[in-house]
Amino acid sequence: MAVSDPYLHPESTERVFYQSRGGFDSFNSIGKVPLGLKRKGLRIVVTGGAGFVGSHLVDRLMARGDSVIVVDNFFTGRKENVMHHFGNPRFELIRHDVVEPLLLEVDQIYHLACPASPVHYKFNPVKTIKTNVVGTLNMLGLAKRIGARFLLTSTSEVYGDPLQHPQVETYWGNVNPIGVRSCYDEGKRTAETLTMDYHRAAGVEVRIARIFNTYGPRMCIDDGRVVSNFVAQALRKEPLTVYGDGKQTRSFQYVSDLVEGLIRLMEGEHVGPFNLGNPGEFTMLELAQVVQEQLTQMQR
Ligand SMILES: O=c1ccn([C@@H]2O[C@H](COP(=O)(O)OP(=O)(O)O[C@H]3OC[C@@H](O)[C@H](O)[C@H]3O)[C@@H](O)[C@H]2O)c(=O)[nH]1
Repeated sequence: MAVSDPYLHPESTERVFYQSRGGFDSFNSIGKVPLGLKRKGLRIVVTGGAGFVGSHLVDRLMARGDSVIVVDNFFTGRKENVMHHFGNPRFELIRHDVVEPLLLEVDQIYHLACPASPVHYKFNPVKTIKTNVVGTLNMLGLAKRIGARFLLTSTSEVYGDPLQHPQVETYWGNVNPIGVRSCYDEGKRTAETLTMDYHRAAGVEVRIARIFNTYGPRMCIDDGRVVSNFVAQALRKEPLTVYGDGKQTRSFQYVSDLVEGLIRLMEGEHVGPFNLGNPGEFTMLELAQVVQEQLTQMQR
């Protein structure tokens, strides 16, 4: 990915001297402030920002000096994930469900809001597809209205039950439109369609990330995805629940790598879709073995 990335390095300077914004803070006692010496923070909304991935993204954006508005309905997100930013004037938290419209003034929109674990998104499938379709429509409408750049977090599940390995972005997938996962797979596929249509028809600046299985701190213990399930079961000394024959494969990425990928994608020129994951694949049996071995080593 060709990435121009001034924002990942807050200390980097753009040499624009004595540029007046005409505002209250443009002057000091000896004249104009050299604004170009300091990177100007962006205003960013993160939908789903109190969730597992969202809250790590928020941490990175806050750390580089941006002003962040988190929008979350707390279905799977938790206040505890972002409460360390409470009291910071650059941070705001709004309890809001993206299926309802929202008006905000921001420069960038990271749209993460949607339950991502199969256990959670199958809990209320109609709500899941509504979140992906109506929620994405609302946030794209906002991006168009205010001229913000919009990043959609899509999923590796748009490839369905893939007939190609590994899946490249040009592969169109093999998706069942009426299966129990369709609320999520087809919801995200429609969200991608909407994103590209707003880009082509309305000129909205968009980015699409297809996220593969991700793990790390702040995953709920009851998340239901395989890494947290196996770790929780091993800690409780319970048998690991390997589904099927365990020969199905997945790749697993650490959450900080994903967050770095999301920020680079947002700041770069590549519209996407762009796969974000780990190229190394494991079978679930191999994963179960790795988890057991690690736990045994730690307990020695
Ligand atoms: O306890 C378990 C849980 C899961 N599994 C298996 O492990 C594999 C991975 O399942 P997970 O539930 O972790 O999730 P998936 O990889 O299917 O999808 C996940 O990764 C891609 C993301 O975009 C999706 O949002 C996310 O749900 C599946 O084959 C599943 O059957 C087990 O063997 N045991």
